[in-house]
Amino acid sequence: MTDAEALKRDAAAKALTFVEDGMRLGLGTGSTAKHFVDLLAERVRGGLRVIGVPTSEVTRKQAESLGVPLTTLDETPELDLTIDGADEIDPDLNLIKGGGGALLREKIVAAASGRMIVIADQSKMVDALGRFPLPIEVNMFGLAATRRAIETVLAKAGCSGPISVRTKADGHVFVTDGGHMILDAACARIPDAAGLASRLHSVPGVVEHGLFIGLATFAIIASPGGAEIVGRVGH
Ligand SMILES: O=C(CO)[C@H](O)[C@H](O)COP(=O)(O)O
Repeated sequence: MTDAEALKRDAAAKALTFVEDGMRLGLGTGSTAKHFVDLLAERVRGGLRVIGVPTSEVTRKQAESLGVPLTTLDETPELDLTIDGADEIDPDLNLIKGGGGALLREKIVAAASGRMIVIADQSKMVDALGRFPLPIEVNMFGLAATRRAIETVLAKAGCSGPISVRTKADGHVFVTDGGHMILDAACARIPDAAGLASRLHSVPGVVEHGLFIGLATFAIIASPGGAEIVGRVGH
């Protein structure tokens, strides 16, 4: 395992200490969340009773193959705890998510959870969000018009870098689990993440965006010195 993967696994292992018997869990998506599901499955094999809602088809397949019992938000609309990764984490624990394209389900699941623990290595901590291109999930209908409206909103919010349609390694357009496309907006720095989050929601055609404002309860950040709990600055 590379050093980076070992750090992700350290964060995932610490998050597992917050999981209690009987919990209803949101299971995140991405390479860090994958470690968590692996470790959770070991505990399940050892007798831990939990039930999980996966945030993507990838996570669903992983959890299913490892024998982690799964449910849906339709059957279980309230969850105790979601554990998920992030692409960027600011000092107020606002996040950019969606690098893996699962932001819509990730946000629905996090919002249905009493608590959300973000797990990451130290490279994800930033002073201000925006260096990681902001994923914006859009309906395929009217793409050009939606894109222009998003450009206007971004420019008014002081973030007017280029926007690109996400593609896969084979060059084909990336399609989300919900059947939508993703626009990645290179913002460089987002001066007011909460303001931009609500303005983006006002654009018809925007299904969801990767700004997670006020959803994280705390973060577990792994560095070579160990995995530490990070709360909101001032809390
Ligand atoms: O938001 C996500 C997927 O949509 C991931 O949590 C995010 O991209 C972090 O992934 P990784 O743990 O692989 O760095």
